[in-house]
Amino acid sequence: MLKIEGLSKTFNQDTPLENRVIDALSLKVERKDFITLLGSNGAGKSTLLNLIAGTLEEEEGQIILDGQELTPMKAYKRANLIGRVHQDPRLSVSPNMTLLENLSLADAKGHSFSLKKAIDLNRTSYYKEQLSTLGLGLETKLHTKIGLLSGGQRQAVALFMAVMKKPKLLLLDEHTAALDPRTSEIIMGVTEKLISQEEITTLMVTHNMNHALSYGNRLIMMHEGRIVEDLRGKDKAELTAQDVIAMFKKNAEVIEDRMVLGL
Ligand SMILES: Nc1ncnc2c1ncn2[C@@H]1O[C@H](COP(=O)(O)OP(=O)(O)OP(=O)(O)O)[C@@H](O)[C@H]1O
Repeated sequence: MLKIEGLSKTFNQDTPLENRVIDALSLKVERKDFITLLGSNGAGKSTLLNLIAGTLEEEEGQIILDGQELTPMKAYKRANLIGRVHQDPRLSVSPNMTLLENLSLADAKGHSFSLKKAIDLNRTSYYKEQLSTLGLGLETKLHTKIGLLSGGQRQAVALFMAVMKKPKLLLLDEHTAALDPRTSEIIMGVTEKLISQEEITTLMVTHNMNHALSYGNRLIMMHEGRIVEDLRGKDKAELTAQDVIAMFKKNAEVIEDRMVLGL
């Protein structure tokens, strides 16, 4: 469903700061996969998501979504196929607009519109009904500016907006990292509910070991721009925190060995 082949990205090419962040990476994602993506700081996780979303341009490789080559497609066009939620809610929602205005804009995505025209009163009762299923009281906040909602409510709105148009692919980039532990759990519950309800193929970057282990059907670990572990099904279900720590250690040791050997 998503096929990535030989994807590479180097920042600051041909300068002393040259950094090959994605290194000939290949990945095949199956329909309805819910992949948790782990990796140490700087492993290239966000860069991979940026390349898929088209906010960064690859230097080599192909990204094919449902048979469609994404690489020549601009980010705003890919946004019709790909939903995205960031750690910072300001990147996913407009804080100075009301919840209803934000939802109407997300609903009108891909069409030319005026905001006034986009607010469809018939949709308002649908939004209320859908929002009430999230259990965060958002159905009573339709006329509240998003900036006045709690961090958890904002992320729930961002998620709701990201899946509203049933994207082929959902990219979650540490979307619970800025939330307190309790709210983070609530948002993960909402995430799972929306993903399974809409059957959306998902790639979720996280530093939260529990989330990486308990959610999804597949766990991928990235290191230095490559995929170094890819576990699914039973292998993923049986994975423990100790196993994941051992994977991190193994990769760190490879770097240490290389440094010692000057490779
Ligand atoms: N626009 C950019 N220009 C130059 N370097 C960049 C840019 N974006 C990212 N990098 C560098 O690329 C490397 C990988 O960054 P990336 O954000 O993809 O890592 P990550 O795995 O998401 O890390 P983290 O877990 O810390 O968020 C880092 O060394 C980062 O400094």
